[in-house]
Amino acid sequence: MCNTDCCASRSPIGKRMAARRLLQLEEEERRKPKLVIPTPQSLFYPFEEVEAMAQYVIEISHIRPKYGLICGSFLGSMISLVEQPVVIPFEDIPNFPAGIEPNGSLVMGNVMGAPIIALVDRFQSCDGFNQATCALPVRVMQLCGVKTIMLTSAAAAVNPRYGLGDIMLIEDHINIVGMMHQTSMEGPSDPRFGSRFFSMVNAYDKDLLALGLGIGKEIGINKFLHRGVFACLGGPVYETLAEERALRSMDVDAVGMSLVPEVLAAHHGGLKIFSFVIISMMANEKPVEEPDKETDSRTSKIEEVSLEVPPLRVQACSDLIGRLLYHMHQEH
Ligand SMILES: O=P(O)(O)O[C@@H]1C[C@H](O)[C@@H](CO)O1
Ligand SMILES: Nc1nc2[nH]cnc2c(=O)[nH]1
Repeated sequence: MCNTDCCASRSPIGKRMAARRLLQLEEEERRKPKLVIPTPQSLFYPFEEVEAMAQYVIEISHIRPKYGLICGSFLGSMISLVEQPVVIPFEDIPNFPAGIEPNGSLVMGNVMGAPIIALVDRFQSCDGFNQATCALPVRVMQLCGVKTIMLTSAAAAVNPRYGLGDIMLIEDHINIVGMMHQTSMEGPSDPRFGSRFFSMVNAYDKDLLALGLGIGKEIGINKFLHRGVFACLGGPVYETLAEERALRSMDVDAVGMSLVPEVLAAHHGGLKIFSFVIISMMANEKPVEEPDKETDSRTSKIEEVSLEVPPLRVQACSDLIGRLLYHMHQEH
């Protein structure tokens, strides 16, 4: 025995009514609240939100930056390169993560005529941020119109020929965090940011790398300026000695806990990338106190090391970035 819906659908009017009923049912289904279980991975920033952030910083500063700069630990003083800075606290930017550490600012201005947007306190996974948040400032830079980004960080040397305060221009990286599928590309793909699948070969711009090496010679820092491979770990723990040996066998020269999520977003967005790290410790430094106090001793070691990054090397980083910006801007 068939039901009324079935019989009714034999006549043309009945068929139309059945089709309408079907549409109604679909619409009701669509309107039902979906069960969403928020996880750290489900947090991402839609294009419109990032666009609103970019529009806000442009409106406030009256600057359309073409260059982006992210200053790593020990390198915050590079921000003083920015002339007539407009400082925009994170908390003023609509929907920007704020009220938590780092409670920093975006700084807009010019460096030798080059319009720039800069950041000192980056979001890092070792401070508990998800990868999309780590990459957010880069996305904002992209939508502000930035075409070239300079990313810097403190790192530990894996290459035994490196010393404290040495500077390593990054020519390639090993994204160890990414290998575990922790990626700043998480969430649905939005082609307005870039395509879903993209190559990371040649992410670090070869011409800018060559320019950086040339400037290094010019300013007399070539003895402690290297080019090498950077590996990104999730942190906040430092490497075991076995992990350090593994990194060395993978031809890693320096290791850190940041920068790569940002590089992914920058390359995804078609930005040219220049990047370097300053060596703030040796990755195979052994704990100096009793083994069960290893974490504490490593922490205090890093504080000791922070005093050992010689101010002249920090100044060299500033000179390098200043001249790089000058050359890049002259050429365009
Ligand atoms: O990106 P920065 O230089 O702030 O990163 C530093 C170095 C390590 O990645 C992390 C912990 O020391 O912060
Ligand atoms: N992974 C890692 N990152 C660092 N950043 C600064 N020092 C270190 C280190 O020893 N290990």
